[in-house]
Amino acid sequence: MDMPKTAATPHAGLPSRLPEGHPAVRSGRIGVLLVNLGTPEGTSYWPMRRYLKEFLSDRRVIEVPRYIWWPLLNLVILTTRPGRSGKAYDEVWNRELDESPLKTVTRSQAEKLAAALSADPRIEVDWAMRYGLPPIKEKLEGLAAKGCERILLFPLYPQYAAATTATVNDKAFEALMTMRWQPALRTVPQYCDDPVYIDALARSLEEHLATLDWEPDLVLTSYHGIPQEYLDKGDPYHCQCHKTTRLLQERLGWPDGRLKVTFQSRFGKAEWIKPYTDETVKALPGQGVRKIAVMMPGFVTDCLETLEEIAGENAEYFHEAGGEKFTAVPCLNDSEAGMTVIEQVVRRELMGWI
Ligand SMILES: C=CC1=C(C)c2cc3[nH]c(cc4nc(cc5[nH]c(cc1n2)c(C)c5CCC(=O)O)C(CCC(=O)O)=C4C)c(C)c3C=C
Ligand SMILES: [Fe+2]
Ligand SMILES: [Fe+2]
Repeated sequence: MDMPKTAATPHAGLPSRLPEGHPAVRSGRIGVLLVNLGTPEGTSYWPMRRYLKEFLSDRRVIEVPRYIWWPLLNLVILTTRPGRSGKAYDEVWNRELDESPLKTVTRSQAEKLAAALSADPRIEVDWAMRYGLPPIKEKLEGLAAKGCERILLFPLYPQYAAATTATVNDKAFEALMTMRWQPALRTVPQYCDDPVYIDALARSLEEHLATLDWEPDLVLTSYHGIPQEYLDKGDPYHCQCHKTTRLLQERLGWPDGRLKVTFQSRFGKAEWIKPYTDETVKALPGQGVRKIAVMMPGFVTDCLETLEEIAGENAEYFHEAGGEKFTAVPCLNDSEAGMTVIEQVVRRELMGWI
């Protein structure tokens, strides 16, 4: 490859048409960065504390004024919660790789996406976590160092919430603030009503139900909650969760009332969006609903909140209240259907770039 002999300084004497391979020619390389919530590095006190401290210090997650929150977090929550949450993580921990299931599956999603897009040599895929490791900044710098001038940032949340999607975007743009030569950054929006996503949910539910020798009286679609105050301030998350379930019901062709929206994983004493999953699960047997399935469409990846809280804790609540049959539907994870959703969303958002 012939390199020009001129260019002693970056823009001195460049010919008007640069030869292919010249460093100043656009590489045309494109990075895709999948970002999931995060995860502790271990289940013992200190790794749990480090993780929770980073997570719960995020102003997008906790909007309580700092002069109230700081002492509460540091003097109360971070002394008690690391132990309690560590025990819960212990129940779902991937012992083979010594990491949380969320990390294992997110990595696999990135690897499978890279394989699916490998026909285009311009595309580079990687993954990061909003809290804990690997950090977004390191991965953005890594993609830029590989020559990616354009990066698609994919916060792995089908429904937008300021506490999830926006905080991933904030962190990425914060990393760009330190770069002299920034890549162009495009962010993936919510895809709560994407037909490919709705179809994948419907198929995963139908396939899971087909493995049972019983039929549920009711299917709960349980989404992670947010404080009621955030909805009142205009967060669209609650509405988007309802939209996903409505479209899922239409796609399944089920009668009204066979799917129900609930919200799980409350944190703290304030009111969160209702109805609460745990209270619903405890009340259903008393209302004559003895067989239920729970699916969690808002979680792209199985994690503590789906495996321990729903498949573990809530199954127990249901049986204790007199329920007979309980099943938790696995998240889409890195299944074929799950990967089709991720790939389709990425291809659509890359339009104009590839
Ligand atoms: C899927 C969307 C999620 C929303 C919305 C969300 C809001 C939210 N979460 C907390 C507090 C905690 N969440 C925790 C775990 C956790 N949360 C999500 C997703 C959403 N959170 C996931 C995928 C996970 C699991 C991570 C894993 O490694 O498996 C935790 C940590 C665990 C614990 O100690 O209970 C906390 C704390 C708030 C306050 C909030 C809305 C403001
Ligand atoms: Fe959460
Ligand atoms: Fe939880």
